[in-house]
Amino acid sequence: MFLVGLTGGIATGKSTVSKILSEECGCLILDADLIAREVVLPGTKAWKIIRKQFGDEVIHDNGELNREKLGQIIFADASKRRLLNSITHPEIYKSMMWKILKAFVRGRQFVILDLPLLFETGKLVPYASYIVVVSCSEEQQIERLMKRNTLSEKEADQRISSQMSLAEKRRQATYIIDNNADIEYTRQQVKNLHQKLKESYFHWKIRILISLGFFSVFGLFNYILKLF
Ligand SMILES: CC(C)(COP(=O)(O)OP(=O)(O)OC[C@H]1O[C@@H](n2cnc3c(N)ncnc32)[C@H](O)[C@@H]1O)[C@@H](O)C(=O)NCCC(=O)NCCS
Ligand SMILES: Nc1ncnc2c1ncn2[C@@H]1O[C@H](COP(=O)(O)OP(=O)(O)OP(=O)(O)O)[C@@H](O)[C@H]1O
Repeated sequence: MFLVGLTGGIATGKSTVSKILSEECGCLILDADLIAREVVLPGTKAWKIIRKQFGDEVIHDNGELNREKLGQIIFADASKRRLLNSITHPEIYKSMMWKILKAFVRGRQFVILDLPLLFETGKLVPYASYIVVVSCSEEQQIERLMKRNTLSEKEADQRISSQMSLAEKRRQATYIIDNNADIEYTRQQVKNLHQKLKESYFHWKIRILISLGFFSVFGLFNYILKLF
């Protein structure tokens, strides 16, 4: 399958970009943040372990996870973050692999994986044919994060520092989207990206067909040799 990794830093604009790719370009997006919510629904395996390890203070009265509280805990303490990652990540990746398989069975060969921690976990990097990094300046990132999550500057800083630097992510990207300006400027870049993805997908398909052709001819040749 032609897998595209869509990543970036916290609040740099991945969801904004994936919304345009999905609604305006018709791409199939698998959103890791959404999956991360599904795997911790009340009663699930991850929910039970989180409750046991972090206590009832991270569970609301209705049984749902208190995401705000859990966020405060894990972004202030790297060992707690590793603990949460060790509980949730295997479930997230399992679910993502099933969704990729389901998309393949339904005939989709071109899927975009919206994965904030693509580089940090590293698991799917070898399978991504194309990696898109959504980027903005650190000032914009802090400002947008503080506003969206009503955080202090220190809290926003902690969350940004919990991830690989944006500069390093940009270095490993196939394509960078500059999300510093208005949404219209970002939209133009996303449309350009979509065009490039279609071209790369086409070239990828040709390479696959040539490889398949080569191995078929090679197999046939071997078979004929064995006959003599
Ligand atoms: C800590 C939680 C409860 C906070 O929930 P909240 O609704 O406030 O944030 P949300 O889930 O929408 O995440 C927002 C962003 O935070 C960043 N982020 C989330 N988890 C992590 C993490 N473990 N390490 C670094 N950054 C993270 C990502 O950039 C993500 O896009 C939640 O993020 C969580 O369960 N995280 C662990 C699972 C995970 O790693 N998710 C990221 C997708 S793989
Ligand atoms: N070009 C832009 N101009 C102004 N605001 C923007 C722009 N792009 C995104 N935002 C705003 O910045 C915030 C973060 O954007 P978004 O949610 O798309 O980022 P994200 O990378 O998906 O975040 P996270 O990884 O933390 O979930 C949102 O409130 C969004 O509305």
